[in-house]
Amino acid sequence: MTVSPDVTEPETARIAADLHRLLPAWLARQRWFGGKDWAAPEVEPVLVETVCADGPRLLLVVVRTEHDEWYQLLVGERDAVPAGLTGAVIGPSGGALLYEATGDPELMGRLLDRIAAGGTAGAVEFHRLPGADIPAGLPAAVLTAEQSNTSVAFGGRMMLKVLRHVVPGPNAEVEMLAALRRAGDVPSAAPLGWMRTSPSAPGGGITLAVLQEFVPNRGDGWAIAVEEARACVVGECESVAPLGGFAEEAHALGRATARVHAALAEQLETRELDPAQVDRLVAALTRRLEAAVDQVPALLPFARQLRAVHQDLGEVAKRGNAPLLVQRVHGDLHLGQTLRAEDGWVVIDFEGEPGQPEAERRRLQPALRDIASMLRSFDYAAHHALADVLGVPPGEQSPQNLHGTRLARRASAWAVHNRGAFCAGYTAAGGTDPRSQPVLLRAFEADKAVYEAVYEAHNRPAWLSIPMAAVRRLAGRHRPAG
Ligand SMILES: Nc1ncnc2c1ncn2[C@@H]1O[C@H](COP(=O)(O)OP(=O)(O)O)[C@@H](O)[C@H]1O
Ligand SMILES: O=P(O)(O)O[C@H]1O[C@H](CO)[C@@H](O[C@H]2O[C@H](CO)[C@@H](O)[C@H](O)[C@H]2O)[C@H](O)[C@H]1O
Repeated sequence: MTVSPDVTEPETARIAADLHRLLPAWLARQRWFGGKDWAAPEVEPVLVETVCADGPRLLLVVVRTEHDEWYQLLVGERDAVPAGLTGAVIGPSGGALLYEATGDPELMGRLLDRIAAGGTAGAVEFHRLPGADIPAGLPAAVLTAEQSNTSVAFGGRMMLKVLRHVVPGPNAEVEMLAALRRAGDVPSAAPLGWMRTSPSAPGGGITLAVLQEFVPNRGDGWAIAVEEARACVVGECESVAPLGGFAEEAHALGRATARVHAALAEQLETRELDPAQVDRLVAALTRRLEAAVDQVPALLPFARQLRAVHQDLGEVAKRGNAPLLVQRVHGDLHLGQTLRAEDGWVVIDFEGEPGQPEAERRRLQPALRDIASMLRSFDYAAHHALADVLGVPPGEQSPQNLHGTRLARRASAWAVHNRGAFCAGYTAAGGTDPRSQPVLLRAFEADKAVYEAVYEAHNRPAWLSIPMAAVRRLAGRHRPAG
């Protein structure tokens, strides 16, 4: 393997060679690295660029795996790593230590200054959106939330999302956040800038990080929903409201989602699908199912019925009174993608499903796809709360346990109630009532559950039973659309 010809500076070339040796073992331990099945994946650094050299060095590194997946790292170099960063050490190089730098406030502060100033460092470009306020000197702190990328907050004012699994092409999130801002009065964070590789760099222009406004909040939708669901599962919410107070929040989430969809439709492209395009949509769902079955054999017994569910979608979409509309959508909407700000819900993370090619993330889709995805999340929250109360992971719960069954009924009632409240909110804010399109909704929910089965099989096998229960339910009650 060869190190990128872009590495010309001797110090950077030495670090690139050391990273080539050190990274396989280190990457295999990172949550955001997709090749978890390998003890020491083969990775080739395709870009190693020093982006800050005045003080401890900061390098931008892009590696390519043997499966042609590309990942980004920010690497610091110091004689001794700052306190609290010993776990970030990648290894020794030239008498100093290389370490993952997102947890280093000094280096992150300097990176922010580079974005604020604009310009380039070798093959790396820094962009500040016109008019964006990017104050210097704010304390940087890496977020510890479980996420696909790594986010660094600056003094509760800004947040830099360092993308991990990077793909060539313009970044959907920058484009979508800018569109939502233009629409005005939409619950989303303002974009401030971004960092990318130049079009002539390996990969031909990759977005590396997105800087946006930090939204002060009292938690994300997932944490709040699970807590509420838990209270209902143990029977604590019955005296106040039979299924708990979250329904009001679920209604507000539905309203926020409708506003996001309306703004995306107004600011970016939207169009009607003709019958041939509907057929292509159905074919794409079925291809995704088949690829999923290859990875998760437990899906195989449901494949025939799920294909029929896709066919139903096609028939209903072609013979409906109105053509099926498609537009830019969020792409991976779930409770964890929402923040409860003081005055309501804010939707975040407009990157689409992690791992999808950029063209796929930008493809116009029925808005119902996002709704189906969020409805799945209520189901997840209920199952998670139940697992928490029973002290047994979702995959190990026994249906014979009567106590468990009673609690499971409450969990399921909570999910149904809040799914309904979300749909009602979506409709109240001007969106088409999702419940008026049950065949389409079922197909998209089934598609999301299949995606989740693959996600869980790779990331959290103990949770696989959650999407599998949905697959069973959605495939099982299949009746030909009539
Ligand atoms: N604009 C923001 N303001 C405040 N916190 C945010 C913002 N965007 C994201 N976060 C926090 O960072 C976490 C991860 O962000 P997210 O965009 O979902 O990353 P990922 O794509 O890696 O999943 C969120 O769960 C949230 O807690
Ligand atoms: O937030 P990400 O962009 O990293 O999305 C991925 O990870 C999510 C889990 O963190 C995953 O979401 C699934 O689990 C959630 C609970 O943890 C649940 O609320 C979602 O409904 C469920 O899909 C998401 O699918 C994946 O793309």
